Amino acid sequence: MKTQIDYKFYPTKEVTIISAPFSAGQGKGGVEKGPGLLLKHGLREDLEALGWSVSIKEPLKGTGLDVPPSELEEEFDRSHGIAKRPTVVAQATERVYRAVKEVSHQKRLPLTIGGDHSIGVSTLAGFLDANPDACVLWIDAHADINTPETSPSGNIHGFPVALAMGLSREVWPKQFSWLDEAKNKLAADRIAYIGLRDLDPCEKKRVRELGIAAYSMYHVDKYGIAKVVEMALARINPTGKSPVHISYDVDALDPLFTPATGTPVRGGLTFREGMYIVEAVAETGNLGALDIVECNPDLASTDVHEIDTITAGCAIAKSAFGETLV
Ligand SMILES: NC(=[NH2+])NCCC[C@H](N)C(=O)O
Ligand SMILES: [Mn+2]
Ligand SMILES: [Mn+2]
Repeated sequence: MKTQIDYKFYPTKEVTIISAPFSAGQGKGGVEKGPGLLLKHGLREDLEALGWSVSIKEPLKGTGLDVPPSELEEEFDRSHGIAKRPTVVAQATERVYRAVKEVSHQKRLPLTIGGDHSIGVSTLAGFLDANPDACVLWIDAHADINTPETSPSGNIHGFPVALAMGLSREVWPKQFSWLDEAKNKLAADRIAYIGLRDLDPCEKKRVRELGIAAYSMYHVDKYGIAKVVEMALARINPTGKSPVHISYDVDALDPLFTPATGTPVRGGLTFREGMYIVEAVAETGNLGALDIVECNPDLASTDVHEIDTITAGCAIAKSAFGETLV
């Protein structure tokens, strides 16, 4: 058994935490407090204790974009279907994209902490810019592959995978034209989902038609989490040589473990299943990038719920950065 993880892409163990306190990709205030709380609960010190040198970037600082959605411009794009607050979401995601891109080119591991999952478009496009062969594990109850004409809610945190893949470009709100500059689109055979259990009908169709590797909770029950991770990595990283970007929505875990999140869905991953996924990727040495999103303390009904959710976020990071192997 291995006792030390060899991070192939980061031999000097340098990470930059990209703080993305942003919430207008959905309608519930509070998720913008996620980064501050993760840091308050010792995220940085946890990584340092694991031998990583840590720096922090705050691409939204001073922009006024780091406030609850109710304080941002209320705007609807109804040119094709619906997209809510496209101007501010496009501004924030572009800034986070530039930060992730810069960090990725510096060969430091980008750890992006949200904030809602709309910033997934930033992390995918930014990491792919420096790593064209990257592959993605999207850990989530949701597929986040809507576009305005398929979205039931208009919330852009349900769009990031579709945007990064360049799907239905003609229906995007015009504010997202910054994304045309991102040269590497995410290919359908380079992403796998784990933890799915709440897809909109059009999303199901899209995932099926594109042939995306999708492991729902049914597959986790049927095969066990270890086999699911193995199958997912075999699909997206057959040579085992590409960096793996994990985009982790904390609602993938069962609401018993991460109750303070905007779109909880029962029947999710256990705490250990959730940690196992990132541990297994870490053990391969292929961890490339990590996002931890959708912690919303304002939706906690007790202090314990808030602490459980935030410390679960910290635990995902620790597991990914090498804590578990003794
Ligand atoms: N990142 C998330 N929590 N996304 C939830 C999306 C829910 C739903 N599919 C929608 O598009 O509105
Ligand atoms: Mn989700
Ligand atoms: Mn999500």
